[in-house]
Amino acid sequence: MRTLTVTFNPAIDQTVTLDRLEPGAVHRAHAVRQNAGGKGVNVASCLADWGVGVSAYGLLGSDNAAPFDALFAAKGIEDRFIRIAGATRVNLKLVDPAGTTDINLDGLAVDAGRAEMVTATICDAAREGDLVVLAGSLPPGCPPDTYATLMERLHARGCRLILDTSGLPLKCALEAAQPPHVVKPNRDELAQLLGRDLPDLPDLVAAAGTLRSSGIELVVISMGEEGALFVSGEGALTARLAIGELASTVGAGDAMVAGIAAALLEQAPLERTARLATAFAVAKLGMAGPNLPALASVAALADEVSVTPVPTAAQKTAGEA
Ligand SMILES: Nc1ncnc2c1ncn2[C@@H]1O[C@H](COP(=O)(O)OP(=O)(O)O)[C@@H](O)[C@H]1O
Ligand SMILES: O=P(O)(O)OC[C@H]1O[C@](O)(COP(=O)(O)O)[C@@H](O)[C@@H]1O
Repeated sequence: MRTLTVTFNPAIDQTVTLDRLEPGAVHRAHAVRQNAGGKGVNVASCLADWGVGVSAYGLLGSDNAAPFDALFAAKGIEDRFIRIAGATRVNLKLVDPAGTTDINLDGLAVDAGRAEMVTATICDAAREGDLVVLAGSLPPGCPPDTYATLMERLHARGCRLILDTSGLPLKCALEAAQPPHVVKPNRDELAQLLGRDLPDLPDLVAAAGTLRSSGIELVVISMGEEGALFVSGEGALTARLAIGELASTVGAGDAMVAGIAAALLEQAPLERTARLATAFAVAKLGMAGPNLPALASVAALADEVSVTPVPTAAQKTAGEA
């Protein structure tokens, strides 16, 4: 099984560390750092660290592609990005002791033709059994049903699909004739999709059930420091792990998606999937960019993850009968 990632809207993440973020004030930065990012790029980077061969697809501005070129060369990621005129967006990540403030830009405007070029390139390469990770927002000008169209064509080729996006592209993708095999919204993204708050675990389990009823095999809802909920045909469970040293929260969700992909590649059962996904996310929190530490430490973290079974509606009904 080969692994492909798709990033229509990559980003250079510029992380600026401050004493304290105060709206309206003048700040002096302690430190500034840039790394190639965007959801599919981060997933590819973490998977490469785990030893998985990855091909990365998408659109990249040719004016500032150097950090991406360097990342792909350093990690042996096959670079299948289509270069377009202009500069890839630079997203600001403002870090202070209270946390990280993300300022994500729209991205380089494209037309439907460019999006179709990416779709055609992936579909030409994709083979039966390939795992394809579709991740991140869509840039301005890219039709909101871009993922829906791509998923339909990849399904026809017999690929397995993991989707991690938000807003209208997520809504369109989930209304498509062929749902993805896996989705990983965070709690807020799912609440926005469903148009209601999801404050408690039973709300999240019910929401995951709604998604699964449309044919999605595995629903993972990430909840920041509260861990994540994993729901599949095997049941439901929550997984969490306390973090050690925090280097950056940026890309934790992407690392989790990489862990889910790694678990799918080894055809892991639900508990192993939850352990690996959580270990990837927490391991990444200790790293500055979209990177994992040595394999042995990620594997050790997977053993430490607290996994708790959660009754689903179907199990409750069976118990009452
Ligand atoms: N402060 C934290 N403590 C422990 N785990 C965390 C923390 N922040 C993130 N994680 C882990 O990373 C995963 C993804 O983070 P989350 O913030 O939910 O994703 P996203 O970046 O997509 O919003 C969480 O499900 C959890 O496992
Ligand atoms: O494509 P989007 O939704 O605009 O998000 C892009 C941003 O998200 C990231 O991929 C990080 O995502 P997570 O923190 O959710 O894992 C950054 O690298 C990038 O700046």
